[in-house]
Amino acid sequence: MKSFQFTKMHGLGNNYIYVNMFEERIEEAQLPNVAVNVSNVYTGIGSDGLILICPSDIAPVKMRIFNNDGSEGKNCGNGLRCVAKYAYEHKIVEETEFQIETLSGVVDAKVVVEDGIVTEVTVDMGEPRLQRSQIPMTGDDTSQVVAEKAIFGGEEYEITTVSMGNPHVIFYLNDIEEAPLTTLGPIVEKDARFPEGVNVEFVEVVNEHELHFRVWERGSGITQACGTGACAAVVASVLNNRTKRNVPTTVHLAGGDLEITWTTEGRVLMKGPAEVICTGEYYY
Ligand SMILES: N[C@H](CCC[C@H](N)C(=O)O)C(=O)O
Repeated sequence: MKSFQFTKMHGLGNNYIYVNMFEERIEEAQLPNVAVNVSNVYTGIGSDGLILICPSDIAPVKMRIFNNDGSEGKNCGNGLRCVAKYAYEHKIVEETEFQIETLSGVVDAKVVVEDGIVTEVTVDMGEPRLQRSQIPMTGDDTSQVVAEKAIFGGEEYEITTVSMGNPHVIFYLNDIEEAPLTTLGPIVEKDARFPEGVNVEFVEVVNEHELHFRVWERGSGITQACGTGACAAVVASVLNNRTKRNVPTTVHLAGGDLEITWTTEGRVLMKGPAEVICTGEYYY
């Protein structure tokens, strides 16, 4: 029987099982199954997936994220804030500003510390990728997808797509409580026009600096929050002239609020909390 130490953390209720791979070892081939099994609320710990806090050759720390279906994601905004918190509090880093490597590039993190505890994290998520081929989405690979008509499940919608290193498609509606998460979410997630799948977001615009947001995540289904999705929603809203560039925008997710800014320099800043739930030993 093998085991590893874990820390369960969440960003606005988007919770993962974190493993410090500076100290633990899990066979690479077992990672997808471990992600599925730890995420199971009946026979495992219960989470949206597994996140590994790893050594890196190009940054002080590297994040790898696995959804609860075992698929490996390329980025995770809520995960990055929790990794930043863990790295600072466990002295993997000594500074309050440091870089984190992800599968979609290196990001800059900045932690706010009170009595040795990280209470808030800002991550510069870098520039959004907007070309269709960068999402990726099938079709004319040089164009952007902004308010483009598309049919899903026999109904016509307008979609906007943004990549934050991982793929997102945004639907606008008038009442966030009517978001068709469980009906439209899974259909769009696996649609063939998104060869790598897609995270599906529903947005209600409150005003030029405030959105309501719900998400059906690729590989995890409904989650309480999606950091990369919130970034994508703000970028999409600027592209659709519904919010403003360089204005801190409050995104109300099911689990709480994030402050997202798409700066005039082109980078997306995400600010929000990261919290520890528990620690323990997992046997497998
Ligand atoms: N489901 C995502 C990964 C997790 C992203 C989300 N939890 C976040 O906070 O950004 C994907 O497969 O692209």
